[in-house]
Amino acid sequence: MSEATGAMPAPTTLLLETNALTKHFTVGKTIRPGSGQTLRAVEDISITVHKGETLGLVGESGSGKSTLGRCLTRLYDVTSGDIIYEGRNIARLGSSGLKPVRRKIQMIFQDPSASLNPRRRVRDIIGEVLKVHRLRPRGEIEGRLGELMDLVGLRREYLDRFPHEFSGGQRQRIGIARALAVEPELIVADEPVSALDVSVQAQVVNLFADLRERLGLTYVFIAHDLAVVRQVSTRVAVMYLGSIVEIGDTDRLYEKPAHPYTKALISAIPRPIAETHERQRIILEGEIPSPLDPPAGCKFSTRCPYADERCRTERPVLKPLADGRSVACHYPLD
Ligand SMILES: Nc1ncnc2c1ncn2[C@@H]1O[C@H](COP(=O)(O)OP(=O)(O)OP(=O)(O)O)[C@@H](O)[C@H]1O
Repeated sequence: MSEATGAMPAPTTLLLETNALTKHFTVGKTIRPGSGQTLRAVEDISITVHKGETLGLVGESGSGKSTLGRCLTRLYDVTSGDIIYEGRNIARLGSSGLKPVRRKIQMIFQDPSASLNPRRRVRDIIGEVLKVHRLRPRGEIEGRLGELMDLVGLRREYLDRFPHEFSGGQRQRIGIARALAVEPELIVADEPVSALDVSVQAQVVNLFADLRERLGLTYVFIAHDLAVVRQVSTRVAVMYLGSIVEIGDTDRLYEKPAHPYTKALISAIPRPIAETHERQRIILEGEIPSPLDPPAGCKFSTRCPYADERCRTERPVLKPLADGRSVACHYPLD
């Protein structure tokens, strides 16, 4: 059992749910109306996120993880479908309706530097958030800034430093402190440790786990590194070409993947030599097809070693297995 998930009871209170969530981009020639092509970045996604859990989102580059994350936080407008947050559909809210939601759902990015103004001290970067949202009376702002630095494991005197005076890991901690400043309930973290050295990655992953327990946070944690996702997630959703192909309890999914794509991803995780002999590997051949022209049946059928005629013509939907996982495959693995 993973270190980060071991002590947590199974979360059961629904926080967020999507129904047939879809996001298309129009690309190509858009000057003439109707001349662009439809890129199906996220298609027909129905998932649940429960209070206190970390839902890991994995998949190869281009599978739609970031687009899904940006739809959940409503940084993107959605093409169709629903996002139910605490019982309310936020999928089509305009900017004024979204204001309170934006505070409750925060996003953390791979590169915090892009959003940290290099000419401002940390005190001003985070203090501005507190002032804009009027979260604390003026007299309490200094104390709150100190609390936030304590929470993310940075010394209070660093409040007077500029972003360039920090290491990559410290900058990510500042990004986390700024997200925490608005007291969010849900954090969508998009590749938050991918740009960091491995040793620093472990520290920031532990910080995420620690904050979840201390503040009762819920995460959607996007990463391409399956080992990191296993360490941090209570459940995992596997994406392929804009669709969820498998979702379920982390340990079960890693130990007994039901979708051939999940199995291929897991069998590619580097392991000690002694273990690799015991594992039956699926080597993925070929590139992910274009989301401009996805395969007609199962989207994975062009790369799946088990695909037959049915897979090439009939798209499988996510169906629950007896052990609580769901898989979109006509022939789930035993
Ligand atoms: N703003 C956009 N306009 C047009 N196409 C986009 C846009 N953003 C993403 N896409 C396309 O949508 C698909 C999904 O991209 P997305 O970035 O969500 O995948 P990802 O799994 O997060 O990949 P990565 O790990 O490389 O970020 C890709 O084909 C991508 O080229």
